[in-house]
Amino acid sequence: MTNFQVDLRGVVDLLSHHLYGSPRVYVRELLQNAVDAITARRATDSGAPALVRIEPAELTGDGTLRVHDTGIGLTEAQVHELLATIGRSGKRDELGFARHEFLGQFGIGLLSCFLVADEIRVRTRHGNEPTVLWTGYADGRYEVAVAGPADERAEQGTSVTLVPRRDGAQWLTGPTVVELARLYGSLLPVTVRVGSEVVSAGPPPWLATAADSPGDRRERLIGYAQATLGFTPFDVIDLSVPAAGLTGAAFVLPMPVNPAAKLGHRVYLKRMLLGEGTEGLLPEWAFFARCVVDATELRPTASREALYEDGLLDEVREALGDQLRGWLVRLATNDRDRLAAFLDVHHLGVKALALHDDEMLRLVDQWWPMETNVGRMTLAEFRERHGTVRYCATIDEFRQLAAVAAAQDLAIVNGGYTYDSEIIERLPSLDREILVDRLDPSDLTTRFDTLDPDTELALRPFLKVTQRALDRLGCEAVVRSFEPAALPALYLVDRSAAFQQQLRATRERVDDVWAGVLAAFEQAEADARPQLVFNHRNPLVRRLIALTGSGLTELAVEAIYGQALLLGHHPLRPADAALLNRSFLGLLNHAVIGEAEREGGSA
Ligand SMILES: Nc1ncnc2c1ncn2[C@@H]1O[C@H](COP(=O)(O)OP(=O)(O)OP(=O)(O)O)[C@@H](O)[C@H]1O
Repeated sequence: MTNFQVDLRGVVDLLSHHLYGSPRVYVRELLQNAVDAITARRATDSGAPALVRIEPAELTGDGTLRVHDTGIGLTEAQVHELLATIGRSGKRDELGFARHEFLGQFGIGLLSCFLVADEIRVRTRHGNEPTVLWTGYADGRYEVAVAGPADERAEQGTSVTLVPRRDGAQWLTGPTVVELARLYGSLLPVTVRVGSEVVSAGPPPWLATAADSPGDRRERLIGYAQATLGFTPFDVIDLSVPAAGLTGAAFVLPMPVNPAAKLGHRVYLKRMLLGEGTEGLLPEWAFFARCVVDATELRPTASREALYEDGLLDEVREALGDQLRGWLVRLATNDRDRLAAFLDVHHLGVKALALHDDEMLRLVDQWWPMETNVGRMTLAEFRERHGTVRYCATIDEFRQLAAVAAAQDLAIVNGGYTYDSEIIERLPSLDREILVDRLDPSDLTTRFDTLDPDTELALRPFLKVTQRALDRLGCEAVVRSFEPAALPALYLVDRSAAFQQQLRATRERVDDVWAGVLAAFEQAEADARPQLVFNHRNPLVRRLIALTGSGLTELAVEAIYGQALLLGHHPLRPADAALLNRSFLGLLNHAVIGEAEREGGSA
């Protein structure tokens, strides 16, 4: 039996193009190996130094990069076993499981150096064993030698030298290396230096220190968010999930975000940066926070660029969701003003999620003040005062009906803003007792008083003239008695009439085939005509009814019709605009003639 042959060029290509997002990960992999080696040494020698020293190309002077660590080093046998076999790692237990204390586990990290180098040299010494030299080439060859006296290491540990590829030199230069070492390694529990610059910054800023007051800590975290995330958070929330060895902080965004845009979080695993935009840490509804966390128990994918989806990650997501929910509840109970400020910023996102998420729906129901015709209030408050949540589905409809409905003691919510109608419609899914009802404008007339039979009879001549004038406009004349008395008439289109009207308008604009299709939807004209409801309580309307000259009645009816359209924010068709114009000029003419006659009479 023979082993598979591995074409290392192919493997390097696979890693560079399909596993790792960018060559910059080579710095992470080198840091990780150095830290693991230091961890291994300190397990038996707790006083051993913990220093990683990187010399970028400017310092080595020959274009190479060198990384020196004070770690456990390797014996000659280990070099043969571990460095010469892809997929072999010294960080697994006897059963082959990744050992908990180490960052690495797969045995492929060193290969990432071939993204920037075509030769890797390792000079390593374990305890008092001789120093061993290993050189690996991108084409898959390697050689091992025991160092001569000139190459002997003075101290235990390992130095890795990268000889750059033709297109890799810029990755090994000082500024790039400082930036990458700081990015990945700033929270590592060892000292990391690039040249003389220390890039490790000690313990994570969210961990409290003995000298810290809560105020200091908060200031420090706000400063941290400004420096690393680029915003001043609305609030900072402590995070902790002991089962995952997770600690950290969530920063509430001070500006609105699209909940569908995945922002991602800054995640460290065992103090090494996993990613600045890691997804899947929070439940979807928690779009308003960005987190920075460190976890010892969560696992990375092999590329170390994402969290591995497993049961523990599910648990973490749920626990972090609970912690953010707790923050919202605390805000709602202790600090209404802050909650209002939060909703001011994030209401669109909260509402978008309320369409699917009951938690967010409750939040909107309890805390978001909506526009109603009896003042701004939350939906919960509205229900308490008025029972059924009666609403208009468009802003126009609300404007049209708000005042008149209020005069009939009918409270309505403006459901015309983004998501509001859908949110109201979803309320019964929270609690089946909740009643919601979309107001149909024509329902309003059922609240108006009808007239006694005698008055009805006396109205006949007026209605006849009026209906003739309104027939031309496809509208029906009705007389009722309602508040406010100052309103002469109300133009009401019920929903099916509105639909029919739109249909007709479209049909006039489109070609024959399409018009034919639309015609099939059109109902008989009569079922769904808009109504012009005259108000019998209005003095002008009463005077009009008493008027005998039908010419003036017609003009006045047209003017009232036009005004009702304008008041209700209804669209004006060209015919309506022409009619408004004509009735205005006609009435003016009447007024002028009347005045002239009066003057003539008095002269
Ligand atoms: N600086 C070092 N000091 C001591 N041993 C090292 C060093 N660098 C690498 N090694 C040894 O070489 C082995 C292979 O390293 P490599 O980076 O390829 O994989 P790994 O760190 O085990 O896993 P991962 O692929 O997850 O990084 C390691 O398991 C370790 O035993």
